[in-house]
Amino acid sequence: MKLHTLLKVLPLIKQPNENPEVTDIVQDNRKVTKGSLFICIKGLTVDGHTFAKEAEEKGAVAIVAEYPVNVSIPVIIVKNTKRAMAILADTFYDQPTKKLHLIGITGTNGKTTTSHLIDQIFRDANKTTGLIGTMYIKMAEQILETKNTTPDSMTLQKTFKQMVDLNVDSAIMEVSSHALDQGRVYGCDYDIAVFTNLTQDHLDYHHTMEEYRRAKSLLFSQLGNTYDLNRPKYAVLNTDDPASEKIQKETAAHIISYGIDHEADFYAKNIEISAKGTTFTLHSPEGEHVLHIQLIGKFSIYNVLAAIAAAYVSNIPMEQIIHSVESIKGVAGRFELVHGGQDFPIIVDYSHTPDSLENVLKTIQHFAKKRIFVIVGCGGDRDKTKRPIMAQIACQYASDPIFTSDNPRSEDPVQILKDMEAGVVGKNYQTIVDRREAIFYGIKHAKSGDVVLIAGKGHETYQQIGDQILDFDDRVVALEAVKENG
Ligand SMILES: CC(=O)N[C@H]1[C@@H](OP(=O)(O)OP(=O)(O)OC[C@H]2O[C@@H](n3ccc(=O)[nH]c3=O)[C@H](O)[C@@H]2O)O[C@H](CO)[C@@H](O)[C@@H]1O[C@H](C)C(=O)N[C@@H](C)C(=O)N[C@H](CCC(=O)O)C(=O)O
Ligand SMILES: Nc1ncnc2c1ncn2[C@@H]1O[C@H](COP(=O)(O)OP(=O)(O)OP(=O)(O)O)[C@@H](O)[C@H]1O
Ligand SMILES: N[C@H](CCC[C@H](N)C(=O)O)C(=O)O
Ligand SMILES: [Mg+2]
Repeated sequence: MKLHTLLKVLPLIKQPNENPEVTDIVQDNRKVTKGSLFICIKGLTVDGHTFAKEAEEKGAVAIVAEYPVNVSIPVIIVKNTKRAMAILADTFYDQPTKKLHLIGITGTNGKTTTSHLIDQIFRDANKTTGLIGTMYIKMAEQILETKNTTPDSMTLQKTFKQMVDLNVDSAIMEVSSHALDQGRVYGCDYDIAVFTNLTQDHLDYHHTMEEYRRAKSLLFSQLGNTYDLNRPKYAVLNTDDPASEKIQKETAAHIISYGIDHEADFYAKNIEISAKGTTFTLHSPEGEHVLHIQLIGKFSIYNVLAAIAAAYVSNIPMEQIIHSVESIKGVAGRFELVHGGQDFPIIVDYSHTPDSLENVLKTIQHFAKKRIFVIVGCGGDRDKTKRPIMAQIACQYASDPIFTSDNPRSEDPVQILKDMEAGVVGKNYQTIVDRREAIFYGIKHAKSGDVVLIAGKGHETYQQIGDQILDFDDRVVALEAVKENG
């Protein structure tokens, strides 16, 4: 695409004299190739403007910046390069989200699970889907690794374009609060926005719960503002979460509600939870249905209801939806059972927030006959205020809490454990810094009738200590521990 054609979408800018062909748009000088347009982003760690010269040397044909930089190629000055990047990426890839049925899911917990449920329902209904989230980017049958739950706008639009080229018709994505705050999803034309819940996390970044809620609600306030019969916009909201009330006021989209404690368009009653699955009566615009799902816990019902609502307003028949949700076994690292022949359940779960830890432990209390071991830590370089709360929850609901390291990142693992311990009165817990040793300790002491929960890392296959990324998979380590105890 010619530079002038591309730049037409930016308001109030002066077109440069040169009009080179732009072959790519990049925000990382290490990815610049001949013909790239380089966008300088002022990040939280470094200022991308300092890489402009290197980008030129690698073959960039123009630079988009917030202030002048010392290069001899054209420099286009804009007020906000992050916003410009989203607009340029959307244009460069020919507005791919307009060609997709796009569903965005936000909320503190349940995004990955709900997105996988929707993906499965859609695939069972013979749709070709794309999935973007914490675990990976999946399109048609390809799986790509990701760094962020929601990629930057450039990567995101490029991914959507690839999806369009692969004949994907429906894209389902997790939208993190960081992404909403940083404008990574500007330009995405969502059809459906789903809200799971809002509880404490990421206060290191958002500072207050109100700021965190405001970031989440951007997905809904930016959701269309039209009533187009051919492309209706829906906000799927959890009526049991108080944050939904404000979100509802901030969107012009049709409101579709789901819940358990309050009546809603889609709600569940007569809930029975066991170690094998969950049964409930679904009330929906199609009447009542009794569902037997293989996912466990009240929190799982919320995810299932959100997925059912999103699929239903996407015109998938109810019978088909029910068949799919009943056949889904689970999502990797979410309440995943480790089968090593031991006579007590071992559960690996991605609970790394106070609310998710409490939900999972409450669910385990439904079926644990004797002791509950929980092996749990808190990530470094993340919200420190959740540490004492998670420790207190572990001690409240489990008989045998073992505090250990999650991903300490740049922080001192021992200090993270001290931050956790500050939340506990008395000492009914152990601290074992080494996660492997902690898992081995819990499994060695568990007996028939007990349950072992290994929380916080779920599907992760690494542990980040300092700058080192080491191979580490809770499921594999648990199996090794079971084997050793033979
Ligand atoms: C706090 C945060 O959100 N940081 C994100 C942010 O990084 P940053 O602002 O520090 O960027 P930076 O490193 O200062 O770089 C600034 C600019 O210089 C460029 N650069 C940088 C270095 C260089 O050598 N050359 C170069 O050109 C960069 O490409 C960038 O354009 O922009 C980067 C590029 O888009 C993101 O990858 C990065 O996510 C980091 C890895 C991160 O840990 N983010 C977490 C907190 C996050 O976003 N999490 C949510 C999920 C949370 C949840 O669901 O629970 C997510 O969506 O992943
Ligand atoms: N609806 C829910 N409400 C509360 N807790 C939940 C819910 N769904 C899942 N959880 C808990 O949260 C954990 C993470 O779930 P999931 O990965 O689906 O959430 P997420 O929002 O994608 O998280 P992340 O922001 O880390 O990507 C699960 O392992 C489970 O313990
Ligand atoms: N998306 C979350 C994942 C946390 C997972 C946990 N294992 C940790 O490392 O803190 C975050 O980046 O805060
Ligand atoms: Mg996720």
